[in-house]
Amino acid sequence: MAHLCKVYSRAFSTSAALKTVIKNVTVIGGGLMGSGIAQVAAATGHNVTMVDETDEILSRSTAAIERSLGRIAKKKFADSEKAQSSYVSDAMSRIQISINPVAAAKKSDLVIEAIVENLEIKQKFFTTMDAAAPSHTIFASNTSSLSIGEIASATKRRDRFGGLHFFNPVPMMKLVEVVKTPETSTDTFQQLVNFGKALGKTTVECKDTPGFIVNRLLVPYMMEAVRMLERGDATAKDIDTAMKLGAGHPMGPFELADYVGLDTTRFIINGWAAKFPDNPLSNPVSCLTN
Ligand SMILES: CCCCCCCCCCCCCC(=O)CC(=O)SCCNC(=O)CCNC(=O)[C@H](O)C(C)(C)COP(=O)(O)OP(=O)(O)OC[C@H]1O[C@@H](n2cnc3c(N)ncnc32)[C@H](O)[C@@H]1OP(=O)(O)O
Ligand SMILES: NC(=O)C1=CN([C@@H]2O[C@H](COP(=O)(O)OP(=O)(O)OC[C@H]3O[C@@H](n4cnc5c(N)ncnc54)[C@H](O)[C@@H]3O)[C@@H](O)[C@H]2O)C=CC1
Repeated sequence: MAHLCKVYSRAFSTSAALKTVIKNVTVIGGGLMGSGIAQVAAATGHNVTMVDETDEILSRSTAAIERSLGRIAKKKFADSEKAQSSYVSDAMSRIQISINPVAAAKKSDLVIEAIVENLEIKQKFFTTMDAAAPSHTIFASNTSSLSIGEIASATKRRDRFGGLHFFNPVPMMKLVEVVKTPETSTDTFQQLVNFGKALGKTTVECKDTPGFIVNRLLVPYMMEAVRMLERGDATAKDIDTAMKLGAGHPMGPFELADYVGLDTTRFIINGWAAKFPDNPLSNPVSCLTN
């Protein structure tokens, strides 16, 4: 496993290392992850355009961002309602919404995709964006389980393409996995690392392998939980309780799967089962495949 991923927690000692040329960010997909990424990017001073398919979805996304910022502001500025209000309004002022990804791409230094976990849909999307975005624009996918290289293969900017894998909920989880393919340029990779740090995240570096670091370990664990349930070894509730109290996890596997979204969960499992049919770790589990 060691050869698959090199893990660095890069501690940049010089302020220069934290400077990033990424200022204007387009986040495609205002769902669970995209809204969180947009929020954290805006709260850390970036100009953000959040794109989704309808104004109704974007209205829900914006409301979710505002609620989340309010929860954070209450803790950050417990003694000052004025400071709380300024924190929220300042971040919100940096988020534009749009249903036009092409127009958004034209003014972006970075486009982060967080749409449905489907390779063909992501590839089709990036092919369109590749034709519209300026040549300097970096593309990144927040995919959980797909190959960054396969997504990037739909574009002509494979050197300016990487993975930025955030964790749910983005405002709370400190990690971002920065993924490079063999074709990701060193400058692109460094800019993605700098961007992750500019968002206040701890970055780890990983090669473009299935599940990167966390999901490569998390998915088999969670699938084993389903097999345990299907064998009748224990109830879902007790499995969750056991992993919280016995392993110190904040959520058990079933609670977490629900939190992630059973749609995304199913996309991941089915994708890996189809791609790696002989790997016992990705064998489908009956309750999620039929
Ligand atoms: C088993 C079924 C089949 C499985 C098969 C295979 C599965 C494949 C799936 C693979 C997963 C793919 C997903 C992925 O790519 C990678 C991931 O993201 S994995 C998920 C990683 N995340 C976690 O593990 C989350 C674990 N949970 C937690 O860390 C906490 O529970 C959480 C932070 C979510 C909530 O904190 P908690 O203390 O538990 O409770 P509260 O809700 O009261 O929150 C406390 C406090 O924290 C602040 N806060 C919480 N959420 C937010 C938010 N969204 N925004 C802002 N602030 C938030 C807040 O201050 C809360 O206090 P309040 O007083 O309530 O405001
Ligand atoms: N849910 C989770 O815990 C995590 C998910 N991810 C990954 O992030 C991506 C998004 O996942 P979620 O946010 O959970 O999904 P989601 O379903 O909550 O959000 C996806 C959003 O993308 C929008 N969308 C779909 N196609 C689009 C298009 N062509 N143009 C614009 N918007 C489009 C949808 O309307 C929806 O609002 C997936 O690749 C997933 O694997 C990564 C880490 C954690």
